[in-house]
Amino acid sequence: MADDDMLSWDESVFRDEGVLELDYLPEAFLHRDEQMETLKYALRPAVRGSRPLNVMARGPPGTGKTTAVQKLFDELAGVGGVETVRVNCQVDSTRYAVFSRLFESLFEYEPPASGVSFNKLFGQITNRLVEDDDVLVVALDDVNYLFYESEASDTLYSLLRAHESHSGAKIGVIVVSSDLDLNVIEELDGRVQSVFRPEDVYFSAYGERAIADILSERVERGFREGAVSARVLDRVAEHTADSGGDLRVGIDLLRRAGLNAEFRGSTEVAVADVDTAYEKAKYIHLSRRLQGLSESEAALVRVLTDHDGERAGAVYEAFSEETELGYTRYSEIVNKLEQVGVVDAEYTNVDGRGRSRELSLAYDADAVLERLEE
Ligand SMILES: Nc1ncnc2c1ncn2[C@@H]1O[C@H](COP(=O)(O)OP(=O)(O)OP(=O)(O)O)[C@@H](O)[C@H]1O
Repeated sequence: MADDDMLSWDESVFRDEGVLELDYLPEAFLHRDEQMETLKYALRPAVRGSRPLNVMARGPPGTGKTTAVQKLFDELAGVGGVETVRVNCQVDSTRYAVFSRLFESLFEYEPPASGVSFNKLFGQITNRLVEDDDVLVVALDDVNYLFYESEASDTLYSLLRAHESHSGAKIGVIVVSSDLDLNVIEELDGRVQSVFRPEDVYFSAYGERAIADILSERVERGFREGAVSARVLDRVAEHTADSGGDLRVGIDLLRRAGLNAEFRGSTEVAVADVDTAYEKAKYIHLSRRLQGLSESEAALVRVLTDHDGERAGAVYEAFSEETELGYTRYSEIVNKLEQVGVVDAEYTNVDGRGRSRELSLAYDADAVLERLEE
């Protein structure tokens, strides 16, 4: 690139790039009034010192579920007698890990790494709530991961019946799921179903107009005046809606398009900058899904980039050379990867030998490999 085409260090399309980070909590939260109303209604008893109603928030990825919870929890931070904790179940995917996180948040230090039984941990948490007369609101974000590890029923059972086993403990639960194929209630044990009758809050995918509306606020805060035209914004909204309405795609697209414009030495983003950026931004779901995988799960994905579409038995042979894990564990990992949406497992009939599964990646193998190395 010729020197004349370069922006000087203090020139930029951006005013505040931080607004385009994915963990930025937006000031305005448009198109979600109804969901916020229901959530507030359910949590209101906590403000009065009573156990809140439980909530089940569902909807496709990137539709504002986490943001809604975070906004409410921020508001409740100023209210005495209410403690709020958001647990990311992709990271903390067992009952013990969830309660360790609750402990850490309430006591402001981590529980001892070994030697504390679950019951002791649980007892310390509930004692602390009863002694201080606090109500605890727990958000189990991406709760689907507890189901993938078969930990959901035990975790919810402990939380929902805390007031029975520890008199005076008041805990409310918000479960958040972005896996629309998962029927949360049906998948729970009967003993949990009988105590879990949550308020339902549904976060539908944003349409193209809503996406443009929401993103125009980011453009205003994140970009210099005139850097992003209405036509460019519409293009971003169109791509975002096409890829399923996940706002993360739109935000990432804006940022990458801005960087592309800068690379061209321009202070204005062009439609072509958006189109080029889309090739990368559309894989943002994939990156998130891969980030949450354990080493052996990632190892299987890596093996599949070489054995895409082969039978489960053949894939296992290649996998066992890498990891030495047994077939049962292998099957569990296949199921988890299918639930997470990285792998498609289809049954096919094999002549005279009954049914067998064929495993294929749900994404382009090169795109997967590139992101596994990140
Ligand atoms: N109505 C909105 N206004 C402004 N920003 C929004 C809105 N909805 C979502 N966002 C932004 O989109 C991104 C994704 O939102 P969020 O994490 O809340 O989605 P989610 O439904 O919890 O997704 P997942 O189910 O994948 O965890 C965040 O960066 C958030 O700031």
